[in-house]
Amino acid sequence: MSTRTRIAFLKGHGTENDFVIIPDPDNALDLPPAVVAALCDRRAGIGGDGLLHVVRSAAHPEARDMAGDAEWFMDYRNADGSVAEMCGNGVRVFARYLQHAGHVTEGDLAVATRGGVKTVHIAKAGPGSGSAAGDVTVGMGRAGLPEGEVTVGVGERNWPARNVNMGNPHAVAFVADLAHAGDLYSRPAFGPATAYPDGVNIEFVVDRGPRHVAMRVHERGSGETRSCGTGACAVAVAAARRDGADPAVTGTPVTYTVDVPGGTLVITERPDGEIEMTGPAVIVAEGEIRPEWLETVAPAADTPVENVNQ
Ligand SMILES: N[C@@H](CCC[C@H](N)C(=O)O)C(=O)O
Repeated sequence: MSTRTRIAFLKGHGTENDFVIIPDPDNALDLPPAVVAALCDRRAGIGGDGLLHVVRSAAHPEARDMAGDAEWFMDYRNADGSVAEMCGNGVRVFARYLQHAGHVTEGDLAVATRGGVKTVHIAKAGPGSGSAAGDVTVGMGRAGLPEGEVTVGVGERNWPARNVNMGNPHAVAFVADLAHAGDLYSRPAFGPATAYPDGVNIEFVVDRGPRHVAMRVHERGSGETRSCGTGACAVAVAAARRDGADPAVTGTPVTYTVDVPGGTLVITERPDGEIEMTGPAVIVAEGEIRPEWLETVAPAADTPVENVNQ
């Protein structure tokens, strides 16, 4: 019989970028990469593009210095167990979880991430709210646009790409047809090899209309996903520059609608460079992880875990 107790989890998604959510306010759980990967496994685990470990900032060594600005830290992991700096859809779902658990109400809050403190607004839901019920807006910070030529390739095809940093690395390629990106479960080639020493998320983009694009993405550490919030921001900035629009020059905000396979995100870049992303965030289910199953993934002696309360 296992000595472990049960661990609470929830499942949520934002434009079908889906996450296992593990509430752990006191940072009492050990979540090594093998456990994260097992939880995110779609056949043998719960299934998800990533995992949102919900911890009080004061209780996490990577977030303690942000605790004065943001009570909660999004300790984000990719599906393969690797750590990432930021997850745009994840922040919206993280905020929705905090609301669901009664830690916050609709309105403004701050969330600590490895990419810094992000401001979040949970819109009032329901008729007459003036916005789609349940939408969440995140202040994503500014885009970095590193100099230098980058290319991405799938099979025989190669495209020039824009290097955009949204706290995490992106390569954005404009293509004639999203089908040309092929099977994005495996990572497309990129060059030069030195452009992304820590790996990269790669977006393929087509035009849909004025300031309206559609994208597919290969996410570092997760494969093809049905949406990527930081990716949609990178795409909006790359599209704006390609279209000759720079809010810092014109003094006018620029908004792009970005269709992803799992829905639509709206991205606005302001004259000061700050980027806002708006989209849905949904909690789908909640339950408990069976200790007997966890034991098969990571024996208790190696990775002691304790129960948590939401
Ligand atoms: N899906 C996320 C991005 C998650 C992190 C990414 N895979 C990385 O490794 O940088 C989003 O919505 O931004």
